[in-house]
Amino acid sequence: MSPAPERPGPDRLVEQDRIGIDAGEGSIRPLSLAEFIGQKQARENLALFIQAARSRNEALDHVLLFGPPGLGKTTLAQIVAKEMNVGFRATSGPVIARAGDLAALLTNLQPNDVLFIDEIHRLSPAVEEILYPAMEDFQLDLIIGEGPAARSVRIDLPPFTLVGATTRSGLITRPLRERFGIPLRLQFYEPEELQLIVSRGARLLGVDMTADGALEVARRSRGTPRIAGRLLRRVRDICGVQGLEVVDARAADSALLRLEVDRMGFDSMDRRYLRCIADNYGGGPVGVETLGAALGEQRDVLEETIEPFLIQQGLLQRTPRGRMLTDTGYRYLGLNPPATPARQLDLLGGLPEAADEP
Ligand SMILES: Nc1ncnc2c1ncn2[C@@H]1O[C@H](COP(=O)(O)OP(=O)(O)OP(=O)(O)O)[C@@H](O)[C@H]1O
Ligand SMILES: [Mg+2]
Repeated sequence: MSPAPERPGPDRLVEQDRIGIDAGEGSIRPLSLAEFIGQKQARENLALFIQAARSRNEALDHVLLFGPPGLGKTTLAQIVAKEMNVGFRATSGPVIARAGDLAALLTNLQPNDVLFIDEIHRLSPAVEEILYPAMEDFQLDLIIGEGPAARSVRIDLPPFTLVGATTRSGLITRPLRERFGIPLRLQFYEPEELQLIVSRGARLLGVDMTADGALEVARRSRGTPRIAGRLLRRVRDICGVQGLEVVDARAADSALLRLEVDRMGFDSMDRRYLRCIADNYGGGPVGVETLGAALGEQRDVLEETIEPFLIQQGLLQRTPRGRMLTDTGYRYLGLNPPATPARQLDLLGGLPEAADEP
């Protein structure tokens, strides 16, 4: 008997990467709840509801996942289907242009399947209308034909689980939000959780990384697994080219500085953003549209990928009159915060972190 051909881990993983759903990241995506690190509350709730639904042999109630990009919404949606042992279909809000597109998706589901709709806040109102009875009663009300000949038909659907994901929970209409039985807010990860994620990723990628090396990458990943994965790959590349066999904290630190990720995890874009408010707008308040124009970035990019972490870290504040640098923000830039009474008043009027503006 010939021995099984040796297949070194990394090679296989590279192959998986190429065909992975999340190009370049597929290989370290956790596939079960047990493998999913962090988000303790969301994970425990999901585990419980999945167990209950399975024991009743029913579809899991609809799940709404919300939180900043890269925290694991798509990953969790896939895990829900795996743990429920049902099929998984994925689409996204902007892709479902007409009611008929949604009807086609829904009528093709098997009983208890998971339908994942990413960016669910971007569904058109007409499609959303169709979704309401589908979610609530597993029924589809369609209008067939036009003008006087139009008639409505009702189609029974198999029971299914809708998993919706959004980075902008504030933009979801109330009737839609209320039809999700299991709303789960994902939070930024703690460095210790990201350390586990980085260590696991390093193992899967065949990188020899010490625990403090993983912590160094973790600390600078803005609380976000996707960024942790990306930094891990770049650190691997840099250390590999330098011929380092083991990536420890020092090696990770110097690689990350080369990538312009500083010791707090902020990158050049964050610094440009903060600098712009400090230098051009006297520290704010300044509207997000104005900032977008000044930086040449879309408002959405600022709101979804740059601001949440700056706010969470206390460098930036959203106020009714616009964005403001906090004292911490000033000090991060090496500047002294101005102490004018008007500024203090504005800062006191800050909006809660989760608030989404219209
Ligand atoms: N808890 C976790 N443990 C390990 N890896 C994770 C975890 N959560 C996310 N990841 C990794 O981070 C990457 C991003 O996750 P995912 O695509 O699920 O984020 P998302 O919230 O759907 O982002 P977006 O809002 O941009 O769609 C994935 O490739 C996955 O490998
Ligand atoms: Mg996603």
